[in-house]
Amino acid sequence: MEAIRNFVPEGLPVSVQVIGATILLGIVYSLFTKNRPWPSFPVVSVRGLSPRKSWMYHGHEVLDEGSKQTNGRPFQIMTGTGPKIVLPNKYADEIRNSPELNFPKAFSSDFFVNYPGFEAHKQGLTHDFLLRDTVRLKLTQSLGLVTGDLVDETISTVDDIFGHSDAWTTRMIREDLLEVVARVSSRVFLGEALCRNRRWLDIAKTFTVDSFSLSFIMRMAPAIVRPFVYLVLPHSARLRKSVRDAHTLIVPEVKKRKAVVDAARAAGEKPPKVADTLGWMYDIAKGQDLDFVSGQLSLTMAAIHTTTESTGRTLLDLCEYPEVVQQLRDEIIEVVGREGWAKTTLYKLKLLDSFLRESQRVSPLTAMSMNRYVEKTMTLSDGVRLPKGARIAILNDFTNPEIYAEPEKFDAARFVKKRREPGQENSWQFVTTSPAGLSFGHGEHACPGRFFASNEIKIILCHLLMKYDWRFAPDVPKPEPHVFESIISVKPDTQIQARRRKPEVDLDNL
Ligand code: HEM
Repeated sequence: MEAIRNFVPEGLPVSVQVIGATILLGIVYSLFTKNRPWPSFPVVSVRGLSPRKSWMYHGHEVLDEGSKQTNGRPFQIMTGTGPKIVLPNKYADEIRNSPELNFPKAFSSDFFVNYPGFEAHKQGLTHDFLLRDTVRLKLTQSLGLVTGDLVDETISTVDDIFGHSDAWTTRMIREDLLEVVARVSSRVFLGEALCRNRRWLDIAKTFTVDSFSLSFIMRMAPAIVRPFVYLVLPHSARLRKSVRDAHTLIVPEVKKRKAVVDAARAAGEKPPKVADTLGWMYDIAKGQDLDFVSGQLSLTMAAIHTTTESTGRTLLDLCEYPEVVQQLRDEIIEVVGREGWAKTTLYKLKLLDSFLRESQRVSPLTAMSMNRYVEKTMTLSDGVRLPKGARIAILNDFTNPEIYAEPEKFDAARFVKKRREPGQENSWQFVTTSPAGLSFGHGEHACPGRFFASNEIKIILCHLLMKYDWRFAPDVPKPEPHVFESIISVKPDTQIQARRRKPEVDLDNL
């Protein structure tokens, strides 16, 4: 004790001594508890920075450097929550259905699932079947049933947000699309009343961002001071309020549905068919008393920002490659004009489908996919040993010239042409996953919501393309994406311009 006292400058107030000691303890604690890299996989860094800073600020460079240094062998990155083993794309098929690999646990250390506000993340970990099965077994099987609702909500939302002015107006496109996607998705998730409820829409838009930001800041703090950080950050209060308000809004809807189902069962009748995820979740739960509010918040996290990003990217590509716009409109005029919103209409919009896939290929949301947690040590076919407790991810292969001719070129019709090759009709659709196309992951945990997302994005884009002209705002620099780790997203302040036009097909009255 005396020895410690010798280090403390004389006259230092006790409060400063306490704060200093807490920080010091925190640093020592975090040094001892910090996840160390795994032996036998090289750790990659760039620009003389620490591996962790390299990954945070120059993620793509780290992945390029890692691939170059190891020449097709796995390597390691240091993320804010510890090491991750990066596997080259050639392993995608081999690991896609491995029982040793767990999907939700790959993210559990990124979030603080035992703190209030993170209930939806916790539920994803403990009852991941609820969301997956609701989407896979109910939503995807009912796409025909929900098309009418998607179209109806798109018509009114697009009108409300983008309006009728035939003069060029500047739009904050990310915020606008977030509102469109939140409302259109919520129509199918929660029904007509809640999808227009202002408070629900705000929760749907902010919950994901708040939980990611809060987790990120908490991760930066040494473990011992995290509870204080959690308490003082405004994000945590917002997150808890969102969960409380979501309960207030959603629980009465759940009760209404339960009452209808129970009454039908009591009368010995079949419960009426439902057409929203709240009703489907209740079916999937099969009587278990699950937290449906957390289920909806999880669904919102999985669906809204991912769909907004993809739609935003395609609008920016329409501004970047205006020659594609008329070709897409011609296809919509021909297919939707002739068939309306029939069951097969969206499938027949093949150029639009190819354009969406090309947009994802050229500007992928992330450079890696198939994040998994190794539950049990496993050895790959070439002898690479993945240790129990490791997190892994697979590199994308979007610029491989052996798969993609002139990979640096944006070719909207690339996948229309690929689908014309013998036996390839179904291999290159927007929703098809393969090692060459990992935007929706691959294998057992590939995104089950991709079929819904594809339909939703196509319907929204049909309306945006036919009813508006689009261009980059002439007086501001071309928008640059936001890059963090290996994630690329549309910046919140991205501006483009829209002008109402007269559509050749009246999409509102088909
Ligand atoms: C363009 C929009 C979307 C993109 C880019 C996307 C992407 C992804 C990716 C990359 C994964 C991980 C797959 C893997 O690691 O193998 C995933 C999983 C998931 N996605 Fe999506 N997603 C989108 C939209 C949606 C929508 C609209 C829903 C719900 C309606 C949804 C529900 C899910 C669920 C439940 C999982 C977890 C699957 C599991 O637990 O096995 N996603 N998504």
